[in-house]
Amino acid sequence: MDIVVFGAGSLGSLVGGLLAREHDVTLVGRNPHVERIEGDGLTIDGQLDVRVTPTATTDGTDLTADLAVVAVKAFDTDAAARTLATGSFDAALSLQNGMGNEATLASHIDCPVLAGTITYGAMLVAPGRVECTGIGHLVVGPRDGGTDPLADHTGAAFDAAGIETTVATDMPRRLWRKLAVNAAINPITALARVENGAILDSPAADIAASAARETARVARADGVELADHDAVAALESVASATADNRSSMLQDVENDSRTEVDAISGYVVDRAEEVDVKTPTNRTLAGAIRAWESGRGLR
Ligand SMILES: NC(=O)C1=CN([C@@H]2O[C@H](COP(=O)(O)OP(=O)(O)OC[C@H]3O[C@@H](n4cnc5c(N)ncnc54)[C@H](O)[C@@H]3O)[C@@H](O)[C@H]2O)C=CC1
Ligand SMILES: CC(C)(CO)C(=O)C(=O)O
Repeated sequence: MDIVVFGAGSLGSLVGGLLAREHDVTLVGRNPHVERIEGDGLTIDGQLDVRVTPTATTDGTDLTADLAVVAVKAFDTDAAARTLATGSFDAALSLQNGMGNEATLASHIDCPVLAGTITYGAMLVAPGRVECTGIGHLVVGPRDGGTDPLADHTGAAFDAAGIETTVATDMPRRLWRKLAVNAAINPITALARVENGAILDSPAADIAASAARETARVARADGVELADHDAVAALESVASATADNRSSMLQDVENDSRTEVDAISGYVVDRAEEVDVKTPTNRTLAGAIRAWESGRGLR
């Protein structure tokens, strides 16, 4: 299968590198990472040990492939979609966190857009080298739920490359449940500067549970069956399983980088307003992160 991975940063380089063991992969990223891959190939280390030589480019225009995998940060999705729209693909797949990415992609690209949630951990440690910080699982399916042969074919392609993959018919529920987890963990760990596990038995536990419950209420108003207790159970399960992880939002704050707050807490607040649900906890967390970003000139 010909695959373009658009956004060859941490996650895109890990997934693209693993896919390159089995498929013809083109990574779209930025220099010096792209230059090093073109010169010396891509190394994956940490919990995996892989060396591959995928094609890499900084120019994502006019590309043609069976599948476009999108792995840019949520705030770059619109620009990425506009670039991908100059090319031709049988399907696109978002591996991103946050909500709204698939709709943004579908508004620009005229091929089916699949949704994905992935629990691998990746960190770009040097040009040409990405560390796998955790081996996880990929779930892929039609973004509105149901079945689609494209999802089956995509899942088989990832499985063939050694990426354990489940093809699901309930992606809307999975995306909302992942959003509840991110809305609960990411902003609190970023503001408190703590690992994921620290919020379980801390004064922030109630705040995290409240953010998760608010997200579940918005999901139900959006027509997705996600009970409050399911969202809280998912939060507790992930925070426990990734207790020693520094969330992506904490890493962004520590790196003085823009966060994905608009696609996480901000999305909950904005969607809640459309369906007349109150989300004081998510509103407060979104405001605090945005205040930090503004103070750093990041928005
Ligand atoms: N890093 C991880 O372990 C995981 C990340 N995710 C999600 O995956 C997404 C990506 O996250 P990361 O890989 O950590 O971010 P990242 O910032 O390391 O990678 C994104 C890359 O896309 C590149 N990019 C953006 N626009 C581009 C363009 N127009 N042309 C070429 N390159 C472009 C950026 O330069 C950057 O290198 C986020 O939504 C994140 O929440 C999800 C699970 C795990
Ligand atoms: C699930 C969690 C919180 C794991 O760290 C994550 O997806 C992130 O850090 O963005």
